[in-house]
Amino acid sequence: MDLSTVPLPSGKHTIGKLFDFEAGHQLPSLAPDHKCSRQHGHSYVVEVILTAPVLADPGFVTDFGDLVPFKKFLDTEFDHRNLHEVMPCEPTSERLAHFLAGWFIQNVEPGIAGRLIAVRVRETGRSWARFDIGDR
Ligand SMILES: Nc1nc2c(c(=O)[nH]1)N=C([C@H](O)[C@H](O)COP(=O)(O)OP(=O)(O)OP(=O)(O)O)CN2
Ligand SMILES: [Zn+2]
Repeated sequence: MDLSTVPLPSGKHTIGKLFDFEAGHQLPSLAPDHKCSRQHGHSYVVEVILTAPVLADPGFVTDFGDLVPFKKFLDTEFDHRNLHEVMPCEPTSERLAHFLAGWFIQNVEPGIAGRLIAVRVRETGRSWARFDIGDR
């Protein structure tokens, strides 16, 4: 069979990579009887999602290995910390996804081939928030 004749459809490439950290938080704006106003913790999972108009050799949106600075940032600034003390705002999943998108664009994106399109933050096995980057 001649596989070189398989037609490649038009479309776009998307990649994602998962990162994780353990952290405590509280949401003091909630009513005192809301369980999340109390100090508690999560095993957070963060996914960064990237695209690129053309693939870089040998066929990458971005080399997954080039995302190491993001892992280092999470390990250094977020892992085993109280997010209420780390974040410049209340650490909901939505605000965390938004904040991490901003940090990634400022600090990681200039050194990689792809562009960030979204960040997803998973607090529990059933709860997540996603921030999608607007037009730029
Ligand atoms: N939209 C959001 N709602 C809530 C957030 C959030 O970040 N965004 N955060 C919380 C708390 O942090 C809470 O710890 C997680 O909420 P919840 O999914 O209710 O947690 P549980 O695992 O206890 O829920 P189950 O009922 O067991 O699925 C609250 N809301
Ligand atoms: Zn929580």
